[in-house]
Amino acid sequence: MPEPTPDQMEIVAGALPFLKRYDDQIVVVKYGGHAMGEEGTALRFGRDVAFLEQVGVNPVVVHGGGPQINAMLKRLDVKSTFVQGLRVTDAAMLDVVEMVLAGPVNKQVAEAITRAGAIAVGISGKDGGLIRARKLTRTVRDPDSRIEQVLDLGFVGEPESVDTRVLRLLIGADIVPVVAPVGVGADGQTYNINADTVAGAIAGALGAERLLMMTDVAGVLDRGGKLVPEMTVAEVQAGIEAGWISGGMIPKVETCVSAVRGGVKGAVIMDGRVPHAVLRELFTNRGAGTLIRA
Ligand SMILES: Nc1ncnc2c1ncn2[C@@H]1O[C@H](COP(=O)(O)OP(=O)(O)O)[C@@H](O)[C@H]1O
Ligand SMILES: CC(=O)N[C@@H](CCC(=O)OP(=O)(O)O)C(=O)O
Repeated sequence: MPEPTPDQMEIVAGALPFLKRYDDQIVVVKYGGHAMGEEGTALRFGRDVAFLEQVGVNPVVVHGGGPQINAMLKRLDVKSTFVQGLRVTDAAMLDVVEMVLAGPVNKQVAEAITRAGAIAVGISGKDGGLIRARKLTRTVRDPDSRIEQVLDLGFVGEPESVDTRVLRLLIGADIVPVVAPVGVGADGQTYNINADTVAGAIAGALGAERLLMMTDVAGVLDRGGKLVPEMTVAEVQAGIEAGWISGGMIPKVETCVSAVRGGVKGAVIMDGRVPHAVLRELFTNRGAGTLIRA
């Protein structure tokens, strides 16, 4: 097992009060495709997750892989479109999405954690009946005619229910579950699900102590571009209505809000590229990113 880095040691030295708080608690970490960056970032992330496991926290990782899917589509010369931050997914696209997410990305993340000294097992939401999904329906309202239009995003799904048995088995055996955001419908249809949504659903179903959303911005930024360290659910809603929370940040904050409403103690949006971001958030007073509380 690799020696802890000086940074890790410094965080550990001040971590004792926090270790008690998180002892045996579940922390769900959403590791976004943008946060993965190059190989070095994934290895550092793996070391931090393995470290959590070693100090008695139960990490569960849900990963994304949007940029990795895009890279594969480029190689295949296939175009992709997004509506409200979600990839329109026809049958051929679904094959590529599942191949990339449940294949190399899932295995790379699990391997990085295992190489750092913990045991991680990569599964998709289809394994062990983990994520029962249904087709996602989205509507848009034309601002002029105010007519509502139903969008067809193809095989884009949303979690209908989460069966946590396979996760609890792995956690109970001190194995870190690494989940690819793919689900299956009652009829056996596979669905592509936004990874933020999957992380929120799993955190809620497990009653996680914390949900950490690792992206490639510092957190929620105010109109002046300054990090907002803490927000209530009401402040999040006001920010969306006022328009300064927009685009890809909307599903993220919405996921945090529903996780917090569903009983998760706190949800944080943070920059996964910052070294030891997970440890800084959990084990220091300064925290990192934006904490969303009930
Ligand atoms: N108030 C805000 N604070 C921070 N980012 C915001 C805000 N409003 C919109 N965004 C956008 O949301 C993006 C993060 O979402 P996204 O790209 O979907 O992340 P990921 O790929 O990690 O899931 C940021 O890069 C930024 O462009
Ligand atoms: C429906 C939908 O959009 N699914 C996403 C799943 C991956 C994902 O969410 O990856 P990031 O977290 O890296 O963005 C996609 O196809 O890209």
